[in-house]
Amino acid sequence: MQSENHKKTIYAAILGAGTVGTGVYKLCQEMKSEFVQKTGADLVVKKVLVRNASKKREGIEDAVLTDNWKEIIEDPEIDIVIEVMGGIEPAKTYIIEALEAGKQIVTANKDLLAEHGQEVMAAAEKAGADLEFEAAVAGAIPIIRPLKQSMAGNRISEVMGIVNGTTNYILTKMSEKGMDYAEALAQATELGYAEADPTADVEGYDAGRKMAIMASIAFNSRVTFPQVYTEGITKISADDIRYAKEFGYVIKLLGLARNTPEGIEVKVHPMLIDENHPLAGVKDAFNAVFVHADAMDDAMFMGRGAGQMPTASAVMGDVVDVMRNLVYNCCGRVGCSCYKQLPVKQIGETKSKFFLRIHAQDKPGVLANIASVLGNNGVSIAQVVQKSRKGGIAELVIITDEVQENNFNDAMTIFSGMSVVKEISGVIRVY
Ligand SMILES: NC(=O)C1=CN([C@@H]2O[C@H](COP(=O)(O)OP(=O)(O)OC[C@H]3O[C@@H](n4cnc5c(N)ncnc54)[C@H](OP(=O)(O)O)[C@@H]3O)[C@@H](O)[C@H]2O)C=CC1
Ligand SMILES: N[C@@H](CC=O)C(=O)O
Repeated sequence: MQSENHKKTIYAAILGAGTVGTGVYKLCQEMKSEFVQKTGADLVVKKVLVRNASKKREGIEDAVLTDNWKEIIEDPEIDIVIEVMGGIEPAKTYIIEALEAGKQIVTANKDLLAEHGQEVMAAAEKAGADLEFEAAVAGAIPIIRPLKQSMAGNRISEVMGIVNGTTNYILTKMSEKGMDYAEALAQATELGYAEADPTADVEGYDAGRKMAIMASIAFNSRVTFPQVYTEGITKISADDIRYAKEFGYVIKLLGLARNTPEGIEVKVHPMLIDENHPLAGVKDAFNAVFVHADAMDDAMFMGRGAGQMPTASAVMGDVVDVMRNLVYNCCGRVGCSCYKQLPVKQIGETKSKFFLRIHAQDKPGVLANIASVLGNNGVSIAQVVQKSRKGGIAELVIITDEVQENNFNDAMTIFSGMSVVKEISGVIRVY
C-alpha cells in the first residue's frame, strides 16, 4: 500500500553533464514510462548543472541547463540531487547543502566518499535522507548494495578484484595487441573510461578509493583513501608482460582488502595471476570483485566497470531506489554510523609472493650467495630459473613463497649494495 502522501511526480537535478551525466539524462528520458511502472511516480529532470550553461549538450534540452547552484538548492520541488560532476569541491559542499535542504542524494563520486565519506554520511543520517553511491565502485556492477544489504548476515573477511576499467583496458591491449601504453590510455580516455585526470587511474588512486569504500562497508569500519597502499601500472613494461606470459601469468591491477585479527589490510598494485584464474579472463573495461564471507562462502561479481551507459545504469538503480523510498516515505533507512574502528596495517606488515628478475655475475657461488641473502631475511624461494648466460652475466628469474613485505624489502636493500648483483627488475607480486 502506498502512503497517503504518495508522490506522483518526483523532480531531480543532475550535477554534471559529462560522460556519466549525459548517460543519466538519457536514461531518465528513455526509461520514463518504465520508472513510473517500477515506482508509481513520474521522474522529471528539472535542472542539469554545468560549468558552462551556454555550451550545447547533445541530447540535453537547453532549458534545463544551468550554471547556478542556487536554482537547484533553493527549489523546494527538487527532491533528488544526482551528483556526477566529480572531485571533492564543490561536490562536497553541494551534497551537504542539499541534504540540509531535505533532498536525497545519489552520487558516483568515489574521490569524495573515500576521503570525506564519514562527514557526508553523517550529514545524510542527521537529515534522515538517502545517500546512495552504487556507481562509485566498479561501474555497472552491483556491489555496494550486496555488501551493505544482501550480505548483512555474514562476517566478510575478504574483498578483492579488478576495480579500474581504464587500467584493465590498457593492460589487455598491451598484452593482447602489443599496443603501446600511451595509445591504449588515449583509447580508454576516448571511450569515456578514464577520470578527468587519468593519473588517478594509472597510478592506482581510483582503485584505491574504491577499495577504501568497499573495505569500510565490508568490515564495518572506516578506511580512508590515504590508508590504502597504491601502486599503479606506469612502470609495467612490455618486457614484464612478455615474462609474465612465458611463466603462465597475466598482469592485472588488483585491489585487495582483508580483515585479519591484527587489522585491515588494504592495497592496490599490479599482480601476476595464473592465466587460468577466472580474473585472468576479465578483459578490457570489465571489472570483477570477489567476496569471501563466513556464511555465504565465495561470490564473484563481474561486469562493465566504466563508461557512460554502464555507469548511468548503476546511478539509475539508486535513483529508482530513492524514488521508491520517497513514494513510501521511508528515506534514510540504511545509515552508516554504527561501526567499530579497526586498525589498518602498513604495507610492510602484509604478506605477498614476489616475482623478480636478477642480473648477476655468472660465477661460482653467486646463486648460493643470492639464496642466502633471501633466506637470511626470511624469504624462501618457490622457483628459480636461469634464463640466460651472456658476457659473464646470468639472468635469474625467482618466484618467492609468501613473505612479509618488510623482509622482502630488506633483502632488496642488501642486493642493491652487492657488487655481484648488477640489476634487479620486473619485481611484481604474485596472486
Ligand atoms: N566515466 C566513468 O566511467 C565513471 C565515472 N565515475 C564518476 O562519475 C563522476 C563524473 O565522471 P564523468 O562524467 O566521467 O566526468 P566528466 O569530466 O566527463 O564530466 C563532469 C561534468 O561535471 C561538470 N562539472 C564539473 N565541475 C563542475 C562545477 N564546479 N560546477 C558545475 N559543473 C561542474 C562538468 O561541466 P562542464 O561540462 O561545463 O565542464 C561536466 O559536465 C566522477 O565522480 C567520476 O569519478 C564513476 C564511475 C565510472
Ligand atoms: N576511471 C574509472 C571510471 C569508473 O569508475 C575506471 O576506469 O574504472
